[in-house]
Amino acid sequence: MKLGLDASFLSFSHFFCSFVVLFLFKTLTWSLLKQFPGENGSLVLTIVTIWELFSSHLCSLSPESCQCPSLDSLFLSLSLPHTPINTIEIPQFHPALVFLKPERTMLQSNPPLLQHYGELVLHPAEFPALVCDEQKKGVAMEECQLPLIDLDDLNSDNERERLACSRAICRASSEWGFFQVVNHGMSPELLRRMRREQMKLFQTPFERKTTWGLLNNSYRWGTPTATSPKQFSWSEAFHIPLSQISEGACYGEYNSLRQVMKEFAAAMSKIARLLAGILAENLGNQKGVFEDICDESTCFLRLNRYPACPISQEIFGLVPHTDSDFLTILCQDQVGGLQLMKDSQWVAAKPNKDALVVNIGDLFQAWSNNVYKSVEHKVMANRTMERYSIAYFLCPSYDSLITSCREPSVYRKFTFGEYRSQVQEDVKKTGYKVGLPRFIL
Ligand SMILES: C=C1C[C@]23C[C@@]1(O)CC[C@H]2[C@@]12CC[C@H](O)[C@@](C)(C(=O)O1)[C@H]2[C@@H]3C(=O)O
Ligand SMILES: O=C(O)CCC(=O)C(=O)O
Ligand SMILES: [Fe+2]
Repeated sequence: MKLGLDASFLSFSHFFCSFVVLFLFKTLTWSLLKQFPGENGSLVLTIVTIWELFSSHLCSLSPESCQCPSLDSLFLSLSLPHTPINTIEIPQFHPALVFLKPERTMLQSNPPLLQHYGELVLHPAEFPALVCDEQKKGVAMEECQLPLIDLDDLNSDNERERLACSRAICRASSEWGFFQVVNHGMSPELLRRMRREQMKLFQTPFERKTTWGLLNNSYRWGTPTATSPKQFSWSEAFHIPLSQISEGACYGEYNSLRQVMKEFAAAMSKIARLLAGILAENLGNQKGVFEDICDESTCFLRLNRYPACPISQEIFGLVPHTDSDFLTILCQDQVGGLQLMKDSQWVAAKPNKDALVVNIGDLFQAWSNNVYKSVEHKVMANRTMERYSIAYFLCPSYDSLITSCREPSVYRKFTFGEYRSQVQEDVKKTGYKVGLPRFIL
């Protein structure tokens, strides 16, 4: 019995002493570091490392009572500056940092995604069930080949082949909302030039990307409206209105980029209009029905970059969403990560180096009265590789009225401008896009 008493007494006194010492150490550390708010990385590093040794030693002594202090809160209370890259070794053994990559971690990068994400992790408005069950269980995500359509068949001398190709496009747009096209007419050289310019553009210093109003002030990074990790996109993008693409003023040293983007957008536009015409004709409309309401000035080119995410591959590169347009043509690299909802399951779209991905947008789903589907999709971050993609959005003018081509209509009439405003209002208020359900009759 005596032994039992000593043991519990010892562990209590261990805990009590360690708590007092830890408290005093943290207070001293915190007040000392407040004098050097993150500017003197080595001082931060020294103290943090001592802190780690100390707290992990205490944790080893009395793990059940271990209140390992969160290093994150220490960093964030220091509000480490959003200044040029400041790389420090994150001790591998800190329990609170188990989700950070063991080797070097970029606390400050271009863009400073980790800093922003760290704040969300510490102060989420809601604790997310970040990943669906399959990913939780570490089950490899099922990878699927999207329906593959050879656009050369549309030029066949054989009418049956042409018809079969059109039907395949319409069937995929109804059943998948996604498909991929080969022999699309986009030259590999143009694709290479576009990728080169895209990579050069994103290498622009973060400060310049956020303050110079580049490409009609179209730069976006992370998710400013996010209030929890599951609303956060580990990516950056230029969402460029094509109406500005020809004006040299907003390009300066990016002149070569302007030229390539003009050629690239023209090629994407041609493919988008060809497909939209086939889809419209299939519903008994004129092929050119979209020509009037979707001209060059109303469409967008979205350049996406997904930096490698050292934290986890369970983080969204781009959060689940549907596209707010008629049709999207996507040019992606071979890294992978794009997933789409199919039969209430997420499936990974296997990249195909010769193909462009096509997906139906919200406006085509409304216009077709739900015949074609605007399907939810997302991008999962990659732990080691950065990823690039370019999306061309076939959009109408903001005053275009979106009406159903069939009666009774599922949705009320709305203009594209009204739709965009509603999406932005919902994202601002709730952190999520609602989209078409807002317009159901
Ligand atoms: C087609 C688009 C819809 C979207 C902007 C984008 O060009 C590509 C990403 C989409 C997304 C996903 C997360 C958010 O819901 C959203 C508001 C955003 O910022 O990017 C939507 C955009 C949207 O629907 O406006
Ligand atoms: O990068 C991708 O694969 C998808 C991008 C996307 O969904 C978008 O830009 O709307
Ligand atoms: Fe999208």
